[in-house]
Amino acid sequence: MTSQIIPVDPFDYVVFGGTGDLAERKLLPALYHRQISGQLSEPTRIIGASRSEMDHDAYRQFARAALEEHLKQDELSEDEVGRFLARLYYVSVDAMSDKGWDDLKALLDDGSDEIRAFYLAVGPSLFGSISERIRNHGLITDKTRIVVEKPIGRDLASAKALNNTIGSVFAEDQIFRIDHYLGKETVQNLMALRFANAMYEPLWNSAHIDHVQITVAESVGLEGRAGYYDKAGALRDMVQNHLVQLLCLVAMEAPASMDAEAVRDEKLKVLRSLKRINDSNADNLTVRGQYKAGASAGGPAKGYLEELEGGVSNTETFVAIKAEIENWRWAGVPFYLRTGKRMSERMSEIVITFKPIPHSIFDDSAGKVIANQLVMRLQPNEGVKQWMMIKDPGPGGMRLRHIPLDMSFADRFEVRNPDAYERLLLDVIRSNQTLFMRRDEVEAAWLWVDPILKAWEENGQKVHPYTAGTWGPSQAIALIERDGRTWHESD
Ligand SMILES: NC(=O)C1=CN([C@@H]2O[C@H](COP(=O)(O)OP(=O)(O)OC[C@H]3O[C@@H](n4cnc5c(N)ncnc54)[C@H](OP(=O)(O)O)[C@@H]3O)[C@@H](O)[C@H]2O)C=CC1
Ligand SMILES: O=C1O[C@H](COP(=O)(O)O)[C@@H](O)[C@H](O)[C@H]1O
Repeated sequence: MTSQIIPVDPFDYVVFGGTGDLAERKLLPALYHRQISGQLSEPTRIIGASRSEMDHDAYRQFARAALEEHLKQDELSEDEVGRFLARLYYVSVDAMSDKGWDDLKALLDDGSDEIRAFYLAVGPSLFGSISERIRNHGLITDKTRIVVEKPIGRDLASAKALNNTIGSVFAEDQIFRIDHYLGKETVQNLMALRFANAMYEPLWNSAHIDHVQITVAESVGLEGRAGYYDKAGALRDMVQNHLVQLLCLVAMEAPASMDAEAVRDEKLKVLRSLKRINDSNADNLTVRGQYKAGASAGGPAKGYLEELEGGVSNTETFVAIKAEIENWRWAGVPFYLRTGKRMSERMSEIVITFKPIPHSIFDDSAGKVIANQLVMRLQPNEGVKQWMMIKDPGPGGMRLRHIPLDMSFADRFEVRNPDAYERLLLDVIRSNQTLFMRRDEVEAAWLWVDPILKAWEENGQKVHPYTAGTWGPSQAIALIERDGRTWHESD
């Protein structure tokens, strides 16, 4: 089975931070993939912009190396790579001064009347200055959009300030706030599962669902991002955006359509219904952890403090939270969230555990009746499993077994699973904001996160050590076991 490819209109993508890690690992490979899928129309151009001095050819060499390093050999053909590199341009621009901006304007004006997207793959401290310079140098046309990377601020006040600055230059429908989890195939599939099937909706509430688990586990550590990460920590880096967005997609009401405003309105209602966690309950509802040396998937792993090179730090690399949504659909259904670095394996999933049957007609010899579970595996091994009880085949009498209806996407579909950025980068060109965060969503998420941060600080909440290569501190296990439940084991 293959999917239909519809080319998008030609565009100029200006990537501020075009020489950075994100551009190298994600953006350039994603755009290359869209080219080989036949989705880029002529004369599409990609313009790298950062302070480093280099000409177009040197940037093309940088991009070639990036593709060679981050794509598989069989994805690279000399023809396609050559065609891709010919789209690339580079301008040396300083976000903090006017240096290079006239050159950028000349290059952009040299193109025809294309869609113009500015991708801010730079630190958030540069967002304001770049936005204002884009305006002051006359780079905004009626087909302009701006893409901003997370983190949008480090608390509600700074997020509002950033949103104000960007919003003073661009209208909300021109601003694309990326949360790359929303571009992941299985995350979008969550909406298909919920809203393109009749069977789940009647059960999708507190009468039938016991609890929900959302796990985003990484096996990697800091990956050279200590400067950013140590100031952020797992709550700001992952929970405020990715996990909270996943929770919204699980919990929201059916939107009127897939229209961006309709979907985002529903997510916003969920965010506004999240029960406050503050200094009175943070100790019971949240767990912080930090990894110490151990063994990761790739071999021996340093501890967080060693990765910081001798620093002293209380930054959490793991968080578990028992969240609750105070509305009619979800009252009393806990949403257990956990995320961490240097965990046992890279594994992200959403697990919906249904309530147990009200009464069993089977005697003990049949075995225990286990509650149904719907497991949506976001990565790796993307797919959906609906765990059910069935009779063990054979004449041996009624013996029950818990087995999954298994829909592994790799087995079912022949198409390559595209990286989230492939979808999102082109949604910007299509001007489709459904999978991007609206200003009020970002701020509502901070409104929930801020009191947790404050409580941690004021209560001096302990950061529990956990060994690299494990599932986090034992306190996270206790968080869910106190309620008579257990974390779903990866299968
Ligand atoms: N890397 C990742 O996986 C992810 C990153 N992000 C976010 O994306 C953004 C970029 O991250 P990342 O690529 O890792 O960062 P890097 O530090 O690797 O890259 C930063 C880029 O910004 C450029 N830059 C720095 N200062 C200026 C300036 N004054 N004017 C113009 N360009 C400048 C740098 O080039 P030069 O020095 O030549 O100017 C470089 O190209 C950050 O906001 C990050 O939080 C979000 C999710 C994942
Ligand atoms: O946004 C971020 O996400 C990555 C994890 O993304 P994934 O697509 O590899 O699951 C995380 O490593 C990083 O710290 C964070 O900033």
